[in-house]
Amino acid sequence: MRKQIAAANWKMNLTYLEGQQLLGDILENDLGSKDHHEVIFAVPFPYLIMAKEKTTSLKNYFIAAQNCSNKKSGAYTGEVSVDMLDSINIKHCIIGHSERREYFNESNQMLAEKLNLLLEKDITPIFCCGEPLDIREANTQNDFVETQLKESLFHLSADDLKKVVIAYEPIWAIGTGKTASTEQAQEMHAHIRSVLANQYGADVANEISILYGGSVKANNANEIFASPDVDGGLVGGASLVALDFIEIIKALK
Ligand SMILES: O=C(CO)COP(=O)(O)O
Repeated sequence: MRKQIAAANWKMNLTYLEGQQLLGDILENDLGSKDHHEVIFAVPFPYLIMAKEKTTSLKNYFIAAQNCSNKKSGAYTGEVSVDMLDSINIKHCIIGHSERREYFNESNQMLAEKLNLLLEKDITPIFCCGEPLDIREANTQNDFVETQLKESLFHLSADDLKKVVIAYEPIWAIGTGKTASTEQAQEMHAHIRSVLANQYGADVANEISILYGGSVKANNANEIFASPDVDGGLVGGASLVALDFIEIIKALK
């Protein structure tokens, strides 16, 4: 079975102490014990080492960065490089979140560069894609997402592509309380898989975990995750509440 993943994206929330408390409350329950399950916490940069220390002895729990630089090193004030993440043993990194694409002008090409740097260090990229509302309303979301995938991922070898986790996050569903319907999510996840299959073959495409993100909550995770091509979720708001995120972890197939 493909890896089923519950990933928390804390974004720019919580103080250090609040983050420590939240992690402690969730980890007390040690829910990620099934072999094909992974629980990932994408925490702010200053909390990475603390979070890593809290999870090192636990199976199937991982800590992710929320971003990395597309530059290797040098005079880029305020940036955090892949080599830095590697040097503190971080094994996952979100890239291409729609908030970064929108507010920090991240292009598909820039994300291709980040992917290359991450894969060189054997860090799993969690690659986000997804369409804005006007594209959904024009019913051109399939082409839009296909272009994001092609321009950022298709230079990779099949072996490298297999190391990538994809997160489909329709922008109109992020932080809005409005989720894609299970049909809309399944349809897009199947489309993403078919785009990958056309390029790399069905065997490769079938190995790739595709997460859904956008208003995943404790009370809808079961239904969303039940779809055959949905392999878990990338969760914002509900990942900041221990009991809610615990329910979301429990909803993994
Ligand atoms: O952007 C998201 C996760 O990366 C989704 O955020 P919400 O779960 O708050 O809608």
